[in-house]
Amino acid sequence: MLEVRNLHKAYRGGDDVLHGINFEVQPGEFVVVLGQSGAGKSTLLRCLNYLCLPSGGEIRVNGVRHNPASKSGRQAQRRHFAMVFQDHNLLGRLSVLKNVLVGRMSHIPFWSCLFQVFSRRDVALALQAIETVGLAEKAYERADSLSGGQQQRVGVARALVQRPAMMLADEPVASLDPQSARQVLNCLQNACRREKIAVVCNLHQLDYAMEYASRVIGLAGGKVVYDGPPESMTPQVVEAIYPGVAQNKSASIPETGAGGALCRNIPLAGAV
Ligand SMILES: Nc1ncnc2c1ncn2[C@@H]1O[C@H](COP(=O)(O)OP(=O)(O)OP(=O)(O)O)[C@@H](O)[C@H]1O
Repeated sequence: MLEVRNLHKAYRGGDDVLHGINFEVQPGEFVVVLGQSGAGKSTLLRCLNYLCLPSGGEIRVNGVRHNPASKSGRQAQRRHFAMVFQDHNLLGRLSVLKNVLVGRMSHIPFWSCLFQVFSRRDVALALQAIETVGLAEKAYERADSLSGGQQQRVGVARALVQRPAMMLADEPVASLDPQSARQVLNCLQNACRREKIAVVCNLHQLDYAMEYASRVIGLAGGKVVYDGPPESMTPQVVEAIYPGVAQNKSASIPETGAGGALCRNIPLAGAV
């Protein structure tokens, strides 16, 4: 469904921060992108929906390449994707329901958004999405009265009502406690399993990747150094994704990460 071929990205004439990335994503896959800070994870995600314009290569969705250089091409590309941000980007003084309805904006006329007039169908879709993320009883409360984890689940509901083929989540649980983080990741996993939405999710937590990903893409220095199932990650793979971690325990894998377990339990195999 999504094909990324020889993707390059350089910012404002600088050096490439993505060096010829290749991968495909199929419906219902939960792909976690791992990598150290600066590896290029956010840039990769933002290139997929043309929030960042690729410097080279091509991205096809269902076999179609939309032209990133044209406004209509970028709009067409973005219709396939919904984004979940680290900081949720909710309108705090509006209700949960209205925040989720914002996700319908690309499907309804401008005046409808301006005057906050939504069809019964859109409201029903939004309420359904709110229920899906377990927040039915909060639908009419102000978004800023919710906890961080609940707000992030509203962000997932807002993405769901867009009826996307793919969801892009950029460190969606970075600021959440483990219980809230799992609730958010469960919502994303349910979207994959029940609705066959493909999720591409940047994470810093190796243990969450092991728990939730159907596939891991490891980035280092803007290159793919691993692409495969989480259970096939070896100590060498972890070392390739997080250079220096094997020698230096204070490197950027979180303390709760699965690196230790990997080093103990998993047989050796090569990284790509
Ligand atoms: N708007 C920008 N202009 C110039 N350089 C940028 C810009 N955004 C990112 N970069 C550079 O691109 C490289 C990759 O950054 P990116 O944010 O994609 O990495 P990341 O893996 O997502 O990091 P983190 O985990 O810290 O968010 C870094 O060297 C960064 O400084």
